[in-house]
Amino acid sequence: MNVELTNLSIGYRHRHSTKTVSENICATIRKGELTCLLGQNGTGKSTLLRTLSYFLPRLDGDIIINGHAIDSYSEHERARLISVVLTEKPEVTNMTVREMIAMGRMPYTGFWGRLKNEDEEIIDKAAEMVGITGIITRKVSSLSDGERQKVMIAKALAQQTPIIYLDEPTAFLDYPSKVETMELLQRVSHDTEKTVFLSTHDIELALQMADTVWLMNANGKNNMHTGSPEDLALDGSLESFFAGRGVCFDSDTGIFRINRPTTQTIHITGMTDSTAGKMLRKALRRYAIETTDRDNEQCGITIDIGSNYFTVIRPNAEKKTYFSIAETTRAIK
Ligand SMILES: Nc1ncnc2c1ncn2[C@@H]1O[C@H](COP(=O)(O)OP(=O)(O)OP(=O)(O)O)[C@@H](O)[C@H]1O
Repeated sequence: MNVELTNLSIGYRHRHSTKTVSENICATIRKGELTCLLGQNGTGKSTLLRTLSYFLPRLDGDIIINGHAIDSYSEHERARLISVVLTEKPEVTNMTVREMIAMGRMPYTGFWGRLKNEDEEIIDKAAEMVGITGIITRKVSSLSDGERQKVMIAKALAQQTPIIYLDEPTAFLDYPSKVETMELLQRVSHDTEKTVFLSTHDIELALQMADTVWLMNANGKNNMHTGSPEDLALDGSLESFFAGRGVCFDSDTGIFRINRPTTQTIHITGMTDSTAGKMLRKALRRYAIETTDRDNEQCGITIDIGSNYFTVIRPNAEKKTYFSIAETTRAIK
């Protein structure tokens, strides 16, 4: 199911004042896609997810689900449409993992409803998909942050809704688990046509896994840029995303890197495009040293890159050959 946001304004209404976090958001979260929402701390990602989940009233505009305004669905209907995984620790922690996942079946069984065999199977399948079968009898209160996060994802899967919203689902996870979780959510969206929308600070992972990326900038008004990661790279949106914050997007490598003013440029020759050449360039950037393969007299130093060596050539000095990047950079920096 597509979710369309039309002139959506989000924020907080207090008794005497209103804090607008973002205005005029116009975008569509598409079914069958993994959409990742990126933005600096405090830009309003959680506020948007809470608004989409109907936990927080919107300030203005509309949220249209499958062609119908979100308000036109009853609470019961919404529970069968949308599942939400938030970052807060669940309050009911005396439960076992299985009982927590079973809560995902509540829209079908009711709070005190008995689980049918079919529900039990769905719960087992959800636990298996997330890889937590081994901890299913443990108390949720005894779990690590990462384990608990996986349980909450399993609960959302057990809810079997066409739309899943997740607020920073990869936050507490180790790197392989982050990748696994993203792969799982991508698979869920692609294989079952679900609409999966999540916020994350794992930008590089999102750029590799997401079908569509939403970049939420800090200025509040018309501050959402959306598109495929590659389109956002091409139109300069990714580059300007961190502008002025010491990080820049390298469109050649497709990764973000720390942006420091270059202190020195070194001439490189030989196997400059080999993996060794790329790794050497990466290491030198750590010391704000850039490289060029054009012969430039101002460079002074040349490094000749071989298959397993690096030869440093300085004017009026003896050539020196090193056999590791660490030795080479130590000799240069
Ligand atoms: N209950 C509230 N009342 C007023 N302002 C709030 C409330 N909750 C959050 N805010 C403010 O709304 C803005 C957006 O907050 P939000 O938590 O949505 O950002 P975020 O992008 O999710 O940040 P982070 O990456 O740090 O999780 C922030 O300025 C925050 O201080």
